[in-house]
Amino acid sequence: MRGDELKTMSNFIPKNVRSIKKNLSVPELIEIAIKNGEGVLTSKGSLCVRTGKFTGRSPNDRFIVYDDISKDTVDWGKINLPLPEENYKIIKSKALAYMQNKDILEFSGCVGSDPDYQFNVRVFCEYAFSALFSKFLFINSENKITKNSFTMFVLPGFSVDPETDKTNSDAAIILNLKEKTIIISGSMYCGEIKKAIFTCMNYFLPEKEVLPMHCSANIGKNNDVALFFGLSGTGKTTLSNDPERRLIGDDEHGWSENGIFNFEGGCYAKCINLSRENEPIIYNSIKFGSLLENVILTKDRTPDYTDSSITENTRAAYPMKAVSIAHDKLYGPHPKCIVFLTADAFGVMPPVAKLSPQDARDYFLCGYTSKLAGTERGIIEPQATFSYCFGAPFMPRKPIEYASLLERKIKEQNVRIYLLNTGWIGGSFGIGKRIDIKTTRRIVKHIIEGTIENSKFIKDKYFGLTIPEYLEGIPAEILNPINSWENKDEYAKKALELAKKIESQIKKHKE
Ligand SMILES: Nc1ncnc2c1ncn2[C@@H]1O[C@H](COP(=O)(O)OP(=O)(O)O)[C@@H](O)[C@H]1O
Ligand SMILES: C=C(OP(=O)(O)O)C(=O)O
Repeated sequence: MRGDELKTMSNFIPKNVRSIKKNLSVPELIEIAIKNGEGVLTSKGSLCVRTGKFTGRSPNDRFIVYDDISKDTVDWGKINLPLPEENYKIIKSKALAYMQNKDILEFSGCVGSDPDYQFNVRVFCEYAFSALFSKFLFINSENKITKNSFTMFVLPGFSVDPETDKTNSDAAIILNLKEKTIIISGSMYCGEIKKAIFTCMNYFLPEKEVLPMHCSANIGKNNDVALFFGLSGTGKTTLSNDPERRLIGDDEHGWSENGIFNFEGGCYAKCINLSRENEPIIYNSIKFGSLLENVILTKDRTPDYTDSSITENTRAAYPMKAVSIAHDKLYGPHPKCIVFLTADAFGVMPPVAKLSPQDARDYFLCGYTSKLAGTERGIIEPQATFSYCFGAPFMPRKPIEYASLLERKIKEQNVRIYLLNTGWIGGSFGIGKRIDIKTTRRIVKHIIEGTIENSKFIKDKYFGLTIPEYLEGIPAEILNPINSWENKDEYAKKALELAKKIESQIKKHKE
């Protein structure tokens, strides 16, 4: 490393703190968390914490400090609020001052399992549970500090001042792309930690021709990789945890010329209504030493996953090694099939459709789906949204950049692509019902095994989608959604309205 780079990095080492304890073990971190009153131990030996008023991501409090290049490349929509460098500098000095005389827990590891596209991560935490989360979600291999290092300060107790700091509240999640530094102030929600680093990866990787993806990935016996793209709550974790396949990762991946690779080293699963019967793999992954967030415990400290009294967005964080079906590597070859998960709150989309590479690019650009309750603050019921790349809040570049990379890779690797509706059927939210997981899983099996290709396909009249006429084990009336609506005129009206919106979204991003 060059001397001047080292100098820049050393500016980021917090000074005058009382102590920095680095890379403590899981029991050590849990012991500190309990001693400091951050959480309690469950009957199974997991640490259970409450995160106060921040039980989900806070999109209005996310800021990006741009560098010279990002000024042109970043999509400055509402979701990427620009923060001038002057304000950032003041906030950073206040954050460093806040850490004075505190005992800080450091996690040092990396993100990205492909050594060619790996970044080091150093996380300085005020709370032991944030360090535990970082230990589970990032990769535990310590490398030298290089230019490719992100430094993050997780300081939930530090408040910014909306008036002088030009933030929207006393919480702020600030990503400085130039310094590769992240400051999390005000929020205890662990999801901010992983999604902040994800956003940085999504900024830096496309210039290396690597497509960053908000998707889960699993691999079959024949080394066939399947990817599931989707916004939070649409089924990435649920559907990739398939007992017949091995899990590579459940949320964030890259696609390079070498194949696909997980960014993370663990999972952050939703656990509302989690049961051993319905989701045994996720259920059994939560064991001694895992981290539970906002889960209610019974008197004997057993998790009650049915209780949403704090939030719908209850979570469990655990390392990949806790997952019985984990693949032995965090990477795999180029995918054979890709599934775009959409949770259609209007109930007009077919449960499954086949997409050409061009259709895939277009649907990726429009990202029609729903925000489901909990993950974002303020969302209490499904809300239809257009989230390009099925993860707009985390994709700082212009959407067309990601979409063109995807289209190119799909064509090069001859990948099969499908749109899968894990949302409502037979009517919109409130009238129809969410398609049941068993049916969705059966459709996924047809996709992965390729049996869907034996079906006769028809073009639907409203979206121009290519849908199968028959799939073994799936009730025929749900495959073409109009058949499951009682009021056909109402269906036609709603479907046409949505088709128009989709078209205009695609056009907007192509311009
Ligand atoms: N048909 C369905 N397909 C997938 N998930 C479903 C379906 N119906 C209900 N769900 C529920 O929706 C949630 C999906 O969450 P999850 O898999 O964690 O999403 P993600 O990983 O994309 O954030 C789970 O709680 C799951 O039980
Ligand atoms: C943690 C999040 O999402 P996911 O459910 O996709 O993990 C998030 O969006 O904050």
